[in-house]
Amino acid sequence: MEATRCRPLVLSGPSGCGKSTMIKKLMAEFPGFFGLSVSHTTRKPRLGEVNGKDYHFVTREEMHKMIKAGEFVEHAEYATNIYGTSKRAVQSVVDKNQICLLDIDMHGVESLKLTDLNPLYFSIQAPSIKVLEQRLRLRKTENDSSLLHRIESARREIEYSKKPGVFDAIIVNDVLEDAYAKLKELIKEEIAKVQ
Ligand SMILES: Nc1ncnc2c1ncn2[C@@H]1O[C@H](COP(=O)(O)OP(=O)(O)OP(=O)(O)O)[C@@H](O)[C@H]1O
Repeated sequence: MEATRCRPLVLSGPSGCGKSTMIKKLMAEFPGFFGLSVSHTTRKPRLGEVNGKDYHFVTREEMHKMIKAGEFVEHAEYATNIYGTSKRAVQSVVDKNQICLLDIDMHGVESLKLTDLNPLYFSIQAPSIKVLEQRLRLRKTENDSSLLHRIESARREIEYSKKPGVFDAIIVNDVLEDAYAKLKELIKEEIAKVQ
């Protein structure tokens, strides 16, 4: 009999709440258990990048066609290039019997809910907007305008997370080790499926 497939794992929440930090911790503690979907992009490959491994490199025409056909969970344009996470790319991680990790915003969550990928949805949150802002400042990746933009969308993400039934759990990332322990507890059934 075929083993039960692992449900993908969505970590959503404002920029700076700690999604990437949690993802890195999971991948380091459980090598091979988790997988990231390979994104599509219209950007040209950099030296050493492999098509289908680093990205699915496609033309703008192909990308637009896929967007129109509703093939993406989310897509966005950065610096003249379009990037997208396709439903098929998520499914192919599931098919390898890995837990597919998805770091997506509220629009991505809404569109995933229309698929049959059946993920677990967790909202990661900082203890307060003030703390979130401090963390983003300390990370030194933002200028004043991008910081403001992130804080504004953080407020929208926090409001969204209060909508009943959207998330399976809300994890407040105050002390990192505690938040990480809570996350592991919540996904232990999925981890057991890989083992
Ligand atoms: N519990 C914590 N306590 C203190 N600092 C933290 C904690 N969790 C994460 N950080 C730090 O906060 C910053 C933001 O975390 P991270 O980059 O993981 O956020 P993110 O949600 O992935 O953001 P983005 O959506 O912008 O990529 C990082 O510098 C990280 O090291």
